[in-house]
Amino acid sequence: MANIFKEHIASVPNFPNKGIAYRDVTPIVQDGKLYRLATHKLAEYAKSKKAEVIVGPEARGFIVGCPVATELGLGFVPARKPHKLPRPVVRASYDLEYGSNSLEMHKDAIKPGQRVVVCDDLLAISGTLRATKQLVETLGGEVVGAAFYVVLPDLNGYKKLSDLDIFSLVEFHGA
Ligand SMILES: O=P(O)(O)OC[C@H]1O[C@H](OP(=O)(O)OP(=O)(O)O)[C@H](O)[C@@H]1O
Ligand SMILES: Nc1ncnc2[nH]cnc12
Repeated sequence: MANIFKEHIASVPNFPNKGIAYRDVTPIVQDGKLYRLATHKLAEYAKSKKAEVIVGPEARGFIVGCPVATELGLGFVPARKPHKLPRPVVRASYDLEYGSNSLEMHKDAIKPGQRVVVCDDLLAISGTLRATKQLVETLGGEVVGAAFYVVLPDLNGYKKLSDLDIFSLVEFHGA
């Protein structure tokens, strides 16, 4: 069956590096009805997991996660690239398909025992999600699920997440 979300993802070969097939979700968010539908589906998932807070990694995780949080009336916690947050932070480093980076979260951003759903545009090798999960757990929260527009299953990001529950609108197979 045709997937309206998949039809609105632009695949760009060799971006940002040779050999990477970049899956660009901006055509989804440029379309008001589709952005709302995507948000609604991720919000339904987060509600089913009894999320108490939504966490999104900078930058595309903000685009995806903030409207999910507002739809559910939940708070949103940003996991930011280094040196952007002004108060005491926890930090975790990770590798990407095309480089490496770190994420930080304010130390008071998550309350002990809080149920967190992580929202982002795409899951590839899962370094970003694992670093985000590590930050949440360091602060005493529990990641009860993660929701994406796109998952790339062949990069095996899933396998590094043990039994974390993953939701996505679209899968792309191949490189
Ligand atoms: O599963 P992974 O292999 O970790 O890859 C997925 C991550 O890569 C992209 O972010 P990127 O770090 O490129 O930053 P951006 O959101 O600022 O574009 C994407 O938005 C995810 O956060
Ligand atoms: N193939 C890909 N397309 C878009 N964003 C990504 N982040 C990591 N891998 C990616």
